Amino acid sequence: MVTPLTCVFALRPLGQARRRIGAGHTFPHVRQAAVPFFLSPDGEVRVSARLEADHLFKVFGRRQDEAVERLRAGADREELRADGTTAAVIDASFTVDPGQIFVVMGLSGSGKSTLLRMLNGLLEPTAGHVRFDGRDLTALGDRELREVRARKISMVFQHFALFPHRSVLDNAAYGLAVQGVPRAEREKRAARALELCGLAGWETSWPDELSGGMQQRVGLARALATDADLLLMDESFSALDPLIRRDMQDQLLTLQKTLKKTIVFITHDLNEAMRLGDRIAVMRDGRIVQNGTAEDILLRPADDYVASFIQDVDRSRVLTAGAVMDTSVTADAPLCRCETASPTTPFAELCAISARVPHRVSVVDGAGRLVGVVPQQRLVGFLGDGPADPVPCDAPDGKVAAHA
Ligand SMILES: Nc1ncnc2c1ncn2[C@@H]1O[C@H](COP(=O)(O)OP(=O)(O)OP(=O)(O)O)[C@@H](O)[C@H]1O
Repeated sequence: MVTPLTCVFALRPLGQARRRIGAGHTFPHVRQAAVPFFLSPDGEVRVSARLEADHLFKVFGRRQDEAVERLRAGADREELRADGTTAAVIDASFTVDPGQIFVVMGLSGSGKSTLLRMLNGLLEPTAGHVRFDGRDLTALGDRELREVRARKISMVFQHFALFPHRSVLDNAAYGLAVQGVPRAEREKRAARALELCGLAGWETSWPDELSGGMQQRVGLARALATDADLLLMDESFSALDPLIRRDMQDQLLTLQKTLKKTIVFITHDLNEAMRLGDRIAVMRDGRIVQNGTAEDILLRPADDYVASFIQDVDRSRVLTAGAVMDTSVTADAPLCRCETASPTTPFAELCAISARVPHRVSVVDGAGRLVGVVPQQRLVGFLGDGPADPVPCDAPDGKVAAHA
């Protein structure tokens, strides 16, 4: 259980703050910090996650509290369905750090949209809590919740949701109009957001004059114009053609480098999840069955269900040197003066380096220390489905015995 603290700690070294307070102590009289801190159960002061889902359940139908108890005791969706109750989301917990893209991935009906609607308060959880910057959204009244939604949270939908009789500029400025921002300022901010999304010059056009990809850019610009910290994106690129979809993914990643929003992105496409997600939660039948990085999911799938998803993923697009390196070899400096890789070097570039150096590739961190090595055979191994380590051979020098 985490306890939100306040900005007072931001002014002190963390060690000092830790000595001055006990676990569970709060300071209700001090203004809430933009990035709150909390005391972990082991007494450490840590920066809080921007968004936290804490054991969320959403049940539709009859006797919902009883259904939650049964789900907590291990019942699954099918057992409840027999009683006319739908368990849309079951015991979902995760945190999203400031500036992270958190992807929720799952097949149709797995509970993604219901989860997203609980995150912005459109649906009340049957049990559990949603915290945003340490504030419990589930405890807010309607007015406060509307205020948080208008100022702090933006949604980007799959079907653009543009107003056909408003100009592109007015559409992009819509969220600001809801906030009551004066016309001149909202038009300035909307124009800037359109420019960020590559739509400068289209301000006076109508939505139906734009292609699908461009309409989705207007949706994105509308979300960015409000300056909301949290962006919730529900299958935002799913209606686009594959090439345009990829283009939008690139654009989002480029924008994110400078804007550093906190993003929850819903998709049923694992390749999209792997491209965008700093972390990915895989949902099945209402439950999160794995929450990890793209590399975790690819290299260490939690179960056969997740493993079946990753069969068609192009590993070379996801893996980095950090994921494939052998960490049993480390040192204060690279092993020689040959070209090196960093832990974030993409797999394809690592292969190119490996082709250029006459031995295994040294992987070096930002401080110039050797953090691992990648032998060539390991690279080849990671492209397949099985483990990448060599197995013993009864002819270790590799000679082929001639048969008479
Ligand atoms: N208002 C509702 N009343 C009853 N059942 C609902 C309601 N909303 C969703 N459900 C059910 O909850 C489950 C999860 O639905 P949800 O829409 O969250 O899944 P999803 O993963 O977003 O699916 P999709 O990708 O098709 O949108 C489904 O079985 C759905 O039928």
